[in-house]
Amino acid sequence: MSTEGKIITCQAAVAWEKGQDLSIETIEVLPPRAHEVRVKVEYTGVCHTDAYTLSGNDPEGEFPVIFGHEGAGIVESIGEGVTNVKVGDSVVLLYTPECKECKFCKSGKTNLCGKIRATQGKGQMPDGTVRFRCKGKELLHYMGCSSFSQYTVVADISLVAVDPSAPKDRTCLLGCGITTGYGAAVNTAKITPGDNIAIFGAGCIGLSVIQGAVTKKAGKIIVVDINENKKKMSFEFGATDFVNPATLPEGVTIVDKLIEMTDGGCDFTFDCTGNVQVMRNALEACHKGWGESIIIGVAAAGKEISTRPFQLVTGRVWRGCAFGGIKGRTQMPQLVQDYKDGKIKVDEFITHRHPLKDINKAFHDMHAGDCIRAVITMD
Ligand SMILES: NC(=O)C1=CN([C@@H]2O[C@H](COP(=O)(O)OP(=O)(O)OC[C@H]3O[C@@H](n4cnc5c(N)ncnc54)[C@H](OP(=O)(O)O)[C@@H]3O)[C@@H](O)[C@H]2O)C=CC1
Ligand SMILES: N[C@@H](CCC(=O)N[C@@H](CSC=O)C(=O)NCC(=O)O)C(=O)O
Ligand SMILES: [Zn+2]
Ligand SMILES: [Zn+2]
Repeated sequence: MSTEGKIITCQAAVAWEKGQDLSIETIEVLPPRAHEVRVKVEYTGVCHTDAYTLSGNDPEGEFPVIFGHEGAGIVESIGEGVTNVKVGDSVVLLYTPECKECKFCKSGKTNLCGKIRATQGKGQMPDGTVRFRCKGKELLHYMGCSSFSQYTVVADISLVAVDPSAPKDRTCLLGCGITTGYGAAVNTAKITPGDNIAIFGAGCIGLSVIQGAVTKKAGKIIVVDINENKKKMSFEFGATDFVNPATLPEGVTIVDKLIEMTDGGCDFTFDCTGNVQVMRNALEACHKGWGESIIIGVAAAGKEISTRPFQLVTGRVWRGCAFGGIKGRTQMPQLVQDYKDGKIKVDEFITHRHPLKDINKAFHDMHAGDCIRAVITMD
């Protein structure tokens, strides 16, 4: 029987309060309104940004809310005026939407789309309302996706149809982590052959930067991580060197070490930790005159970056990117094809799997130091 136009009752992981485990609840998902799409979520990844907002460190974090933004599934129904997807399409959710018509989208300078950013940041649909209800309360949306629900409603600019033959338990990870790091290397930094790079933090994001760097035939690909468990995987992804700053001789800083290893500094460095002191080191390890440091990590509310302005006067560049600078609706289908063609690794990132009822284990895995990505099966 068709569910189109009806309220769907399903299971979701609800975050009632900051710092608390998620709670598996029976929720109601309202039908999509104009320019909205209701999606049956089949798989979702769990990203560190979900944990960051759950922790209460996100200035935009509001509760109760349904987290999750690495989702893949099937279109269940569409609202009036939706033309970019149809019922039954296989889709990847996009926390960085692409309307193709706002100032940002038309600038040719950024992947950030301005069309629904204000309501997305408040956990609302573009009309300022929500589509989730539980125990008589309204639940907020998250990053325009809320993939920790078996059904979700998103704006039509917040999803993209992809090849249905691509396994959704893998394509979900292209919805954030893998695309973010890979895009930062190939799209934001635009690494060229022989460039020496350093990647701080070898989680899903850092390992994805390695992938991009290998694709672009970088020279030295140096991973800096305080977790020795990340060494083996870093080399498997193509790193040429691994440095644990905690094991450097007394008096030798990580900046000294990287400058020595690269004959004056790196062409590009990437912060994939969200730690502001690491961000400073990443900038200062760049080559004088041209080295660029890309901030990818998300820092907690109240944290600020600093360095001597002289670092920039002498030619180092500090920049950052969201979702690897990738325009989701335009570029995601090709990334899925690249995965299918074996040009982008995805399977190798999946270290843990859980059913929805055990989603809190994925958050605990994340803090145990041996998890790259946990994938949640939603049914
Ligand atoms: N800009 C964007 O679009 C996006 C940003 N992010 C952000 O990117 C960051 C990384 O995400 P993810 O890869 O999933 O995170 P992970 O926690 O999996 O990876 C971070 C890695 O950095 C290591 N690390 C922690 N502190 C240091 C340090 N001082 N020096 C060197 N290494 C360190 C961690 O070690 P250990 O295992 O011991 O903790 C871990 O191996 C997060 O802040 C996340 O919110 C994520 C997606 C998109
Ligand atoms: N809400 C936070 C900022 C969180 C943040 O920086 N999000 C990234 C994506 S992280 C994905 O896992 C992002 O896309 N930022 C761009 C944006 O427009 O949100 C805060 O207020 O600090
Ligand atoms: Zn993410
Ligand atoms: Zn736009």
